[in-house]
Amino acid sequence: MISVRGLIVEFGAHRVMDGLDLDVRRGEVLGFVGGSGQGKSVLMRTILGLVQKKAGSIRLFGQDRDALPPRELRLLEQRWGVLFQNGALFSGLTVKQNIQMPMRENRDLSQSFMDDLALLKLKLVGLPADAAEKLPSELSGGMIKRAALARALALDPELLFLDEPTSGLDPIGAADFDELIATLQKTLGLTVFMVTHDLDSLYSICDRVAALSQGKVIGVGSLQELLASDQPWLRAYFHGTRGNRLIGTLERKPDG
Ligand SMILES: Nc1ncnc2c1ncn2[C@@H]1O[C@H](COP(=O)(O)OP(=O)(O)OP(=O)(O)O)[C@@H](O)[C@H]1O
Repeated sequence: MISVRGLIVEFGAHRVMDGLDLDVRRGEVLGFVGGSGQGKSVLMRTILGLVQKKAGSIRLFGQDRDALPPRELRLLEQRWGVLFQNGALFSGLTVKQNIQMPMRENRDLSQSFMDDLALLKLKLVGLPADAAEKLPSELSGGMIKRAALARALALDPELLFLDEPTSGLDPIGAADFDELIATLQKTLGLTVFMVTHDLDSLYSICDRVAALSQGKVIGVGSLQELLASDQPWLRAYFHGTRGNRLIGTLERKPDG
């Protein structure tokens, strides 16, 4: 679904991506980890075309995004949905209007059909129908994430980008959100690229994990494989107190 080769991204003299390679396979949930400021969000934004790259190639759905004319690129962009870190809802629009924004921009649908669709998307993410008429400022943090997810699903995407979906949620809210993503991924057959710091999310919903350090992917595989790696950065990242607790949990699982 995504294939990145030799990616270089710089901001002035600061090289953030330094020859990065990464593949995301159809139907998987790929967790993307890395230290703070290493460039996880930059990679996501570069894949989405929001940040310019200096060199390298990015293929999406088998197509080189540099080779696509603008019209085809626009069609391609409708095949993915994005949940930004803080939700990025339009503060002056209701939840319903936020969800309908991508439909309005990319489809020619009647208002009543879009109203039905918005309610369906709300239900899909576990929000009550009366959330439709609320402004983002009237929602809790967890509800904002769900509303933003409903908007990301507005055009029935095949690919979902999530930037730290559980950040700012309490542990129960985070676990519920993980479960929601896992359910949606299975029922809708989604491929998910998820930037996260949340070890619980990596453990509970990711099929594979890729780790970023110094502008490159330094490890990719199942969580168990990364936990067993001798690579110094991976050891430091996963074998802190919280990581060791996670390893304890994995070791207690009969199928390991
Ligand atoms: N528009 C920009 N202009 C200049 N520098 C930028 C820009 N966007 C990001 N950076 C820099 O790129 C680096 C990577 O930032 P990024 O937000 O991708 O990190 P991250 O790994 O997602 O961090 P965190 O886990 O803290 O969210 C940082 O040093 C940041 O300051």
